[in-house]
Amino acid sequence: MPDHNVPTTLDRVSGVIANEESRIQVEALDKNAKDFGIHYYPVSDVRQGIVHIVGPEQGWTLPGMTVVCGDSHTATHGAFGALAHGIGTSEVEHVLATQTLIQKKSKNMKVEITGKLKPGVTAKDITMAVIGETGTAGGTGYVIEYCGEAIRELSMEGRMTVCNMAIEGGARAGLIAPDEKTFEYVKGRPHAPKGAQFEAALAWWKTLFTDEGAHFDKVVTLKGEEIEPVVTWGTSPEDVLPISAVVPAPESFKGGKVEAAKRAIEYMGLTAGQKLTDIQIDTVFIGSCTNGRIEDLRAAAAILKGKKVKDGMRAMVVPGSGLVRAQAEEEGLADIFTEAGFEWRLAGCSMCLAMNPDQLAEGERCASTSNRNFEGRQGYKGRTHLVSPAMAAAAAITGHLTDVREML
Ligand SMILES: CC(C)[C@H](C(=O)O)[C@@H](O)C(=O)O
Ligand code: SF4
Repeated sequence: MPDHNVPTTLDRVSGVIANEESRIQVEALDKNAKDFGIHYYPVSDVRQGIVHIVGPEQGWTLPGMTVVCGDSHTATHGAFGALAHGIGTSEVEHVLATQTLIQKKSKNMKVEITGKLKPGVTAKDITMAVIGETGTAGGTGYVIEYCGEAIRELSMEGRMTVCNMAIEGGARAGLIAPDEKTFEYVKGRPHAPKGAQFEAALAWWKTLFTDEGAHFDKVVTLKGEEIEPVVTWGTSPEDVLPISAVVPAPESFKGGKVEAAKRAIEYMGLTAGQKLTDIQIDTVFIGSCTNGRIEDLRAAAAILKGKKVKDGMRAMVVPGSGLVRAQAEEEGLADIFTEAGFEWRLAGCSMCLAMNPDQLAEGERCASTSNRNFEGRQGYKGRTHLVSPAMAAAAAITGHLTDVREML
């Protein structure tokens, strides 16, 4: 899947990729896939998109499977009850050659989200709130099982968002036991089993749940009702706070985090004590393997309907796949976005990472639905605030970080 370094502008199919490194990489991928008869979706294919969105969409990802891919956000596929994790380039080579890998057994972490979410609170807020609780190293050595009523109630799209960011919490993988929603999602997809094979697979999939009383090495519990829409203030995904909070004082942290927070606040151009809702932004990015699915676009469009993005704002929506894009056009979401003043792009990783033409310029500040807010992640000296799609839409309208609950 060419996704990281492809342009997302409408002229890309006819155009040549300007960046030489990217061009060579995509051409090599095209050629290798052809030479070795590997299933492949070139940029000219309507099904092309971000691998973690297209895999499930095409029915490659199934419950109980072991899924590996040369990308850390492979954790996304755990939403189907698959053991899915990112691997390095040499490991990809090994898998292609042998279909095997040597692995160490992970420890188990249970992350339970009890109760129901409040309006305006989404899967993205759950997964960021969990990282806020555990820290980016909290999951090291673990595979997380997300469970509890709030997780059960999520759609498959929402579950993928939650598992997607397991890696940001340090865990190698995150997963959710498959249920009727999972089976319904998988059924009829191009690469899913059909007929009697589906029935046989289904009977096995139904056995994939954690036994009553099973042992977990670590348990984290959050109350769904207590989770607020969250936003990151710093340069690590663990730097999350409810939108109603203020930029923290570095001294409020312990150990090495004091210095890290100082540096993050400086890099982000913020002041301790400043209200998060007073942070002005100039760019809004809706997309990525975290939040580039149809439900994410619906959530953002629901806020944007009949509204305009703030003057001078650069706002773009990059659907996670060509099929998400097509569906959004069919549902009228694309019109809502363009009428509001958003650019409507072709599928790819886009501004999630600065590996293609969609980048922040120095000092620009973005409300982004992606998953990483590291220094320079969206462009050299660019500033990233991670948010949910609904929160991104709200910020696009007002020009500052905004509590979406005021717009419901
Ligand atoms: C470029 C790629 C290897 C990387 C990853 O593994 O995650 C990217 O997708 C990211 O999100 O940083
Ligand atoms: S969308 Fe972002 S996080 Fe996902 S695979 Fe692409 S670059 Fe990585």
